[in-house]
Amino acid sequence: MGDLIVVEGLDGAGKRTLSAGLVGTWRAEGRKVATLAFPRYGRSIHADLGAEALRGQHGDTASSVEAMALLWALDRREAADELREMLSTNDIVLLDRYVASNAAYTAARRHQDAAGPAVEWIRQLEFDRFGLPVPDLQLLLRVPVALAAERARHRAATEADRERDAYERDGDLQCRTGEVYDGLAQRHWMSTWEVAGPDTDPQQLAVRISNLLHDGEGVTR
Ligand SMILES: Nc1ncnc2c1ncn2[C@@H]1O[C@H](COP(=O)(O)OP(=O)(O)O)[C@@H](O)[C@H]1O
Ligand SMILES: Cc1cn([C@H]2C[C@H](O)[C@@H](COP(=O)(O)OP(=O)(O)O)O2)c(=O)[nH]c1=O
Repeated sequence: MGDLIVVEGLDGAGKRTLSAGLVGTWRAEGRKVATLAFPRYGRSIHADLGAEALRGQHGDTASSVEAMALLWALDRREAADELREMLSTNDIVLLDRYVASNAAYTAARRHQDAAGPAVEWIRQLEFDRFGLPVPDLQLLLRVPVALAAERARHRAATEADRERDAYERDGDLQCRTGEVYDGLAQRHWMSTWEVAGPDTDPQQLAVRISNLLHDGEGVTR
C-alpha cells in the first residue's frame, strides 16, 4: 500500500511546480510514483462544470458556496476507485489538491475558520460518506498571498487557457483561504501536515517527507 501525499496551497502558490520536483526526486531514487491533480478537468463532468461556473456559465451556480463544493467533491468521489488502485500499485501517490482544498475554500467563502462547521461538513461528506482515502501526509505550500497572485497573473498571461477565474480574482478570498489553510495545518487536520515555503528545495523536501513517513529505511510508520 503506497503513501497518499497531498500538496495544498493557494492558486499560483507553485503546487504544480513543486509536485513535479518531488516526483522527479522520488523517481530518481527508484520509487514508483503516480500523480493526480484535482479538479480532473477533461475527465470529470463535475470538474468541468465547476470550472465553467467559475468563468460565469451555468447561471448562479458559482454564487452558491455549497453547490461549488459539491461539484468538486463529486469529481473526487468518481476518482475514489482509481485512487485506491493507484495506492495498491505504487509506493507514493502524489495529489495536487484534494479534500483540504474544498475545506479551505468553502470555509473561507463562508468566513469561517478551520474549526468551523464548513470544514466539518466537508470531512463528513468526502471522507465519511464518499469514503475517500485519508491522506498519510498533507503538505501546505505556504507563500505570501501577493506572490501567489502575481504568479497566477503571470501564468494567465503566458499559458493558453489559464485565464484567472472568479476565485483567483478575489484577493480577499485568497487571504481568508490562506488563513484557513494555516489553521488546518496547525490542527493537523486528517493527517500530519508539513509546511513548505516559496524557496523550499524540492529535493530536500522529498527526503524530509520520506523520513517522516518511513524513518528513512522503508519501514512503515
Ligand atoms: N519556485 C518558483 N519560483 C518561481 N516561479 C515559480 C515557482 N513555482 C512556480 N512558479 C511559477 O508560478 C506560476 C504558478 O505555478 P504553479 O506551479 O502552476 O502553481 P499552482 O499549481 O499552485 O497554481 C507558474 O507560472 C510557475 O512557473
Ligand atoms: C479541488 C478543489 C479546488 N477548489 C478551488 C481552488 C481553485 O480556486 C479552483 C479551481 O482549482 P485549480 O486547481 O486552481 O484549477 P485551475 O487549474 O483552473 O487554476 O477551485 C475548491 O474550492 N475545492 C476543491 O476541492
